Amino acid sequence: MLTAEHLGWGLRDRAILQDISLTVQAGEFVGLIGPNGSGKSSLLALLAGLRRPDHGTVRLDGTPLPAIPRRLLAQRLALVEQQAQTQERVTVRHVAGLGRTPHLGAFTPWSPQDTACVDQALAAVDLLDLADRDWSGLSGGERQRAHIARALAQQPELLLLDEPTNHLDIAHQLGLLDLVRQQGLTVVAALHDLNHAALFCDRIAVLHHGRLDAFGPPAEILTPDRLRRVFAVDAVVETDADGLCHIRYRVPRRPPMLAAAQKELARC
Ligand SMILES: Nc1ncnc2c1ncn2[C@@H]1O[C@H](COP(=O)(O)OP(=O)(O)OP(=O)(O)O)[C@@H](O)[C@H]1O
Repeated sequence: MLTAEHLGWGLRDRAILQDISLTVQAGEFVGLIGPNGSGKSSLLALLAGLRRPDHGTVRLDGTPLPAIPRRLLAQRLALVEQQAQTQERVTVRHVAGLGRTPHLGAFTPWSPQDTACVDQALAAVDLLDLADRDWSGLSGGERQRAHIARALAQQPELLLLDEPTNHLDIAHQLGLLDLVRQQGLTVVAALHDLNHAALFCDRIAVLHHGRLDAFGPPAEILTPDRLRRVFAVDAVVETDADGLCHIRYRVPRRPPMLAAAQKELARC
């Protein structure tokens, strides 16, 4: 179980996250949604222990993150960042193999079990055929899948994903979210596609201007009112026979300021 208690974080005199409290139950898939700049990546960094909050505490099964030794934390928690980078001159298999690092040590060297684990992770993200290819030759989507494979090879209990599908084609987007859900892990994923959040998440947390606007099941969270207030879009939300929400967006009306600016631009 992952708990955030009254988290606050900022830069210089600017508050970026304020008073965020939420609990993610073991095995739950939580979607983190919010407009650009609302604080999703910053919150994931605090939840992963990459950044220390200025206020509040993050706990994993009741223990504050700073009290958990780094190696143990790395065995339990994997983060896939939005623009995860990797050295260029390595193979895809090598990248996925990095996920085994927290499990290796002087008395636990690399074993056939580690190789099997990496192969399984590569197969899960449909990259086994490219396993021996150079990282530098991969497409954006293939690189993203390789980073997910690294996180799966890590065999964490808790998986934190920052926009895991943004470079993927639609089949791989749906496949990846389904795969992650099938693992039975505790997952917190920042997602921009609200229909994907509705389809795959048990609960959705909405960030707005660095604050937690709402946290609950998709059907409660994804209301036309909230979509208008938080995301500034008009949409129709339908719930199907399985209780799943489907959002249909309306073509936006131009805000008056933008319309005036565009007129000015055309005149120049
Ligand atoms: N290291 C940093 N230096 C300066 N500003 C930062 C830094 N990290 C985050 N911010 C600012 O904090 C705010 C929240 O950023 P964050 O990346 O967490 O938002 P986000 O919701 O993930 O955005 P997006 O949807 O665009 O990825 C933004 O205004 C961003 O510019």
